[in-house]
Amino acid sequence: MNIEYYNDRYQSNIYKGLEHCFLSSRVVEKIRHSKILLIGVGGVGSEVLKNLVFSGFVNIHLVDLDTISVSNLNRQFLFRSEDVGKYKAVVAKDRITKLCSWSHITASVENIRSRKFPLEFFKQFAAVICALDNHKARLYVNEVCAFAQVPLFETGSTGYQGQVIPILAGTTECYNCEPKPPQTEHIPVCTIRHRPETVEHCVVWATYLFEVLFGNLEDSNPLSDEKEYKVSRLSREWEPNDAGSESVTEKDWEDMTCERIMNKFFIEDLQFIESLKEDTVSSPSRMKVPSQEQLRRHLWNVEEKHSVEDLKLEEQNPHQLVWTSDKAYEVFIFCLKQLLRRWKESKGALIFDKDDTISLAFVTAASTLRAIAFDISAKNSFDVRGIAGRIIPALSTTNAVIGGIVVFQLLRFLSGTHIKDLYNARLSQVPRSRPRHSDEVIITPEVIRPPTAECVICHELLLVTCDTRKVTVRQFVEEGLKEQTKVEPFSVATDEGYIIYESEPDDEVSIESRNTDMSTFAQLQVEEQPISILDESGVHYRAWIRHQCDIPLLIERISSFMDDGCDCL
Ligand SMILES: Nc1ncnc2c1ncn2[C@@H]1O[C@H](COP(=O)(O)OP(=O)(O)OP(=O)(O)O)[C@@H](O)[C@H]1O
Ligand SMILES: [Zn+2]
Repeated sequence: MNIEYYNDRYQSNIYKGLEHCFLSSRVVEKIRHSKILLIGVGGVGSEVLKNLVFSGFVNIHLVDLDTISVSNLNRQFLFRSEDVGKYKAVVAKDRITKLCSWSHITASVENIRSRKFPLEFFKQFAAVICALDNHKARLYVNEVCAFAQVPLFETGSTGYQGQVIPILAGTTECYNCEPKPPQTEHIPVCTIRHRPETVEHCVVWATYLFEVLFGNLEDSNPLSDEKEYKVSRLSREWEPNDAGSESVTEKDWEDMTCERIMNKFFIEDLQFIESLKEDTVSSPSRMKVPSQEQLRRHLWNVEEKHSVEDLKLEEQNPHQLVWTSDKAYEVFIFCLKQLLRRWKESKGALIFDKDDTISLAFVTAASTLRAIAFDISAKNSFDVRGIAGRIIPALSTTNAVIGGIVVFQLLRFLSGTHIKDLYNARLSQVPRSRPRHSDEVIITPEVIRPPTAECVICHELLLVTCDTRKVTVRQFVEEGLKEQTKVEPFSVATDEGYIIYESEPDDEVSIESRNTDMSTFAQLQVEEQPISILDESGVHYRAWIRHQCDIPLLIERISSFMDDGCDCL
């Protein structure tokens, strides 16, 4: 049986399966012909893509700007080690197309906020699924979907928590309706093993190093293939052998172990990452790999410290100094030896406790050395303690559940369920007070709330269509806003924070305003993007500037739309 034949059979079986699930042939056709935009092909996005294709969706457009890193491999199942450094969207497309030749997948390696995606681009989709990892891009997608009047399924996961939120701005609550907690609350595990970009990545790496050496290894630890460096294994060389004679002295074993661990994690691993430079498309950061001699000097030249007081660590406070490389080596070596002894005494796994001085100093020193190697500004132990308290691992189970729920919700939507009758799905861990069974997460369906009155996106949007090469900001204000919408603007600003119009310019910005309000939108590079308008009475509006050649300026008000449910096909 050739692969084409098998694929055709498989695809028709999917549609038969859908009909068995009581979907009418009209809905099945709708699924077959709907175009879906999937933004983000990471942990959640990979799951969503697979579910879309195996649920009968054929036309899928992927947008992701990033490349695959080693730390993605444990849960982003579409990617393999030979894909490291390649673009996620491209590899995901190739792999799925190979598996399901009937699918028509388009891959864009772009920032979703790029001008390459005008409003018309979004309008072609029956739905948008957002599987992003940051607030800024999510807010943008929420807004552009509101302007394009396309239903959005917003997804996310952090550890055991996750969410799927169906959104139709103006009809349901949107992503902008509720103020979000600052993004720094939790740090997802990413880019840990391969190439850290922030000091948070270095701190997470250092806590994993602690776990790999002294703890109970979990599969989610990106360093889990370094088992041979576990102290429980290394200690066998020191323990008396069967014949009853000791192979090495305790002190020799400690020194040897320290050297071996430092060689591995501060030289060999860094050399390996450095050797990958040519393969990676993202610009490599400048790396500083210590030499063997430097490490040896640190190992043998440090004065033997007997207690943690000898290290003269400062009291925990926000103004502590960041350790120099010499100090970090000194603390690292001392703490490593202390932890080796602790492990030997307890003969069991150690658990990282950010409130334990030695453990925290170990993680601070390791993260400082990692940060220095990657040319990242390190943090003092006060800050490291704060960061270590916020680490939450990414769990593939959560991603899989979220990926399942969102496609299920999409199928319900396309089969005629009004978006208001879908639900917000929230995933959370079973509270400790409840007996634990095999299911560790609970899914709570929540009623979809109406938009909040204060939300600028749900309130009213202004869709501005004009020839952006000809229309000046002043014309937009006088002939568009004032004449067509009766909005009396006090100021108009871009999302980059530039004021391009002021009704009563004060001295400082008057020159800027005078220049900009006589400029065309094209000259100001304000095209296919939202701008902010504040009117005289303090009401805020969002407007989208859309270019069309040689047409008169037109402003449409968009408010609560598609109230009659989706029957877009
Ligand atoms: N503005 C953007 N435009 C396009 N893609 C984006 C944008 N911002 C983030 N992404 C993509 O969204 C995806 C989010 O996936 P995910 O949360 O799994 O992140 P990750 O970095 O792959 O893994 P981790 O869970 O380790 O953070 C990433 O692949 C990222 O490249
Ligand atoms: Zn809203």
